[in-house]
Amino acid sequence: MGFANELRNQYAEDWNAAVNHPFVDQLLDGSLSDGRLRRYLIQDYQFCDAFTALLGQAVASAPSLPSRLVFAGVLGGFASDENTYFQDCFNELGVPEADRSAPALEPVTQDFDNLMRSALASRSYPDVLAVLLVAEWLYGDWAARAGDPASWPAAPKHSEWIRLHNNPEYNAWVAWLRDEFDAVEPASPDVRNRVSETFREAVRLERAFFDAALDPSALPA
Ligand SMILES: Cc1ncc(CN)c(N)n1
Repeated sequence: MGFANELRNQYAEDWNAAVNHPFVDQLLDGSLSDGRLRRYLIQDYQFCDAFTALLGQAVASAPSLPSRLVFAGVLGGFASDENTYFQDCFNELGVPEADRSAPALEPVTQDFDNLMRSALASRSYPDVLAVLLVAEWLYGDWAARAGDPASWPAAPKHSEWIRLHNNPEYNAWVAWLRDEFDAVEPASPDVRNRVSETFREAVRLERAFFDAALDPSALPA
């Protein structure tokens, strides 16, 4: 078994709780309220800011041109398709400019931002990959639950978020990330433990991010 699968199995409890989270259930069946979706997307847009910077670090830290080009291609898609989804939803949900560019960050968004910026500052390719891999693979896993596109929710604000994480190109990117992560498995036990800890924290935060989006104390459902 490769390093990626080993770590996913090790942190299966948080992984499976995130993939099967009630937030995902509601997104997949189209019952997610606009209030909850709005709250989630405002925070996730800030996640995407640090995530985009981390992809840039991956371009810089990758060991070869072929790998750099993969990250560069994903960066391009992120800047177009994914950003368009956010802007369309923000327009539909009436999100003001201040909440698009500089909202108050929830604690979990701040923690995720810190994790990504610390991986970025480390310039360590395995650490950068660990965060990218968790974020993309876990999203691919929940989106795979959507099954046949004919059964996806009707509203684009729901179905597009599924499509962005469930399509052949996205699946190939996740598989590539997994192989790349396996290929740079650290030989040194200390580095291996550090990368494993980065992976564990990313999985924990993915689960907490969905928890925060459903936190009943924040919004009427
Ligand atoms: C919190 C989170 N994790 C992962 C993804 C997928 N890029 C995302 N948009 N948001």
